[in-house]
Amino acid sequence: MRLSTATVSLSGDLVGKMHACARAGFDGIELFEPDLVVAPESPEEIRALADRLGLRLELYQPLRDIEGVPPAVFDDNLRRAAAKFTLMRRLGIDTVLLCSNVATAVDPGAMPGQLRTLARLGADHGVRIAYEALAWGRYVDDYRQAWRLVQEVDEPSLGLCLDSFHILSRGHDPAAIGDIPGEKIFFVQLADAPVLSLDVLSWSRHHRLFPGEGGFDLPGFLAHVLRAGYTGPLSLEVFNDVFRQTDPGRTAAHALRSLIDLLETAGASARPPAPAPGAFTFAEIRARTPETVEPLLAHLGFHYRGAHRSRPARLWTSGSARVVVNEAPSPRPHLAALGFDLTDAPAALARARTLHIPSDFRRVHEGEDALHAVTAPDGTQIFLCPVSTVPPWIAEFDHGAPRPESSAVTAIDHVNLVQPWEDIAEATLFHRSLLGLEVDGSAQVAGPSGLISSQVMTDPEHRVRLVLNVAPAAARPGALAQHVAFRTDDVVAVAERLRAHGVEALPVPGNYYEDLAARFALDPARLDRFRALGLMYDRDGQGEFIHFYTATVGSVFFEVLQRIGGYDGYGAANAPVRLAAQSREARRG
Ligand SMILES: O=C(O)c1ccc(O)c(O)c1
Ligand SMILES: [Mg+2]
Repeated sequence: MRLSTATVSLSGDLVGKMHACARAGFDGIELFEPDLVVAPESPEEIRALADRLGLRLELYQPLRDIEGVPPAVFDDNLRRAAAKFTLMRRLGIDTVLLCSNVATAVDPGAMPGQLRTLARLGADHGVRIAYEALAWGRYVDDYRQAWRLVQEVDEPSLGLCLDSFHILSRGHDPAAIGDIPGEKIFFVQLADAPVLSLDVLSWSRHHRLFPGEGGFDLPGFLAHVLRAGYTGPLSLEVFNDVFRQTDPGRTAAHALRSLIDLLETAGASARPPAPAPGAFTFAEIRARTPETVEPLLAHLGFHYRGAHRSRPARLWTSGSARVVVNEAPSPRPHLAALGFDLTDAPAALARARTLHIPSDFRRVHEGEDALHAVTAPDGTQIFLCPVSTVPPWIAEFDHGAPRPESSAVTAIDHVNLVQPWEDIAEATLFHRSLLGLEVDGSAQVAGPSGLISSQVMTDPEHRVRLVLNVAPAAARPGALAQHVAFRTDDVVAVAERLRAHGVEALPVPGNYYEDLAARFALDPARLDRFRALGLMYDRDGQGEFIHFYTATVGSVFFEVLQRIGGYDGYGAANAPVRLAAQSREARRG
């Protein structure tokens, strides 16, 4: 199918948007009228550019507030429409989108006749009219009403535009789409959106997302469209405040990836199987000064396993938790890479390829494990590792250092990545489409520099958990740190070990423990222990959670946690305490 996007989905000027769409690989675009009106290029120049870029100008949009009006108003509307039809001919566009009247309609009884007159005028100009029921239309706000009108008018030049947002935001059942003859569906627009309780107009104009990034069932919607026999373009129409101000080249690539993923999810194009992540293989920290990170790992009970034979990297392990410390010319120590154990790593690589996610270049020496990696939107490298109890690459580090018998830290429980505010939708799509991780809850956490929205992405068995935290726009770059959370069966022992090495956990204020005592009837001796070691606590119907944080080194820190019983959360209630403490520590320098 032809893949398209509305120019309103991107930032910049029209020529820049067209270049971005062509470069990303779109087949065509919907030309959003305001983009043309403000452009210095003539319609002929836009047409010539589209030709040169191999982009089809699929649709001109929108024509508004035409039907259901008093006769004198309608005469003027026809004049307006005729001017646009003439313009469309100059642009070489044969389909126009007509929004259902939201403002000037007073007489629904006049609609069929006026739509028929408009359709005939369109036919005289070689223009097809795609009638779209806006969710806030005055009389027509449901695609089924629009379809009844189109049937009643019964003109070859009048058909429907179906926009997933207007249908799904109102909770209208899309099933009846399947019964509309495909050739009467002139255009299909796709947009997802987060589930919000907001008036539908504001929701539509500011919060739309690309398919797969919100709460709507786009694959289900598309299935009905395909069942109808529609063969026209699939076009993204995403009004979103963030994408209106971010790099159009990057947004266009992100947008196309969402369409490819949607087609694959809906079964409309072939897709390699899900790679099914089962664990974090490793986390890699890059630091110019490894000596700032490594003692902390040692104090947490990690074992040094050796230096890599060809890279300036050193391996530390504890249980199944592996941390690679890479001496790289990075100004601040940071979490640079994550490995995922995948039951089908080649499938993940094939999936990356179909999603236009390039594989990173890595120099591999003779005899070394050639792992493939891709780069996530936030810059974190994601290694696609074939699952194995002892990955072959471990031997590249191991110089016979004694294998530890037991370790307090048993595994990487989760990894928390700070996302630039403009990247979260792209990151959600990336981790879902490539690794099959799904959003599993989100929360707003109050920090000193603003609210942080925090979103968990995990596999169905919750073996791999990524927490994506969106940095407030006001936060200084690097003010928020990433972290690796290690799981243990005895968090008190790990905290005591750290203390025995003269290292303090992140300080937790006394007020926190008073509040904890008020919230939970905790044994006073246990509470004292928590207070003495800087441990934080949470509990729900399933079990308990005890954890602490280390100091931040560069832009990375560690958490050590113990899950007791079936507790499956992350101690979200404690996050504001951590953020406030980290902010105090950062100020202290
Ligand atoms: O919000 C609007 O006005 C508007 C315009 C054109 C569309 O296709 C649409 O879905 C909404
Ligand atoms: Mg629309």
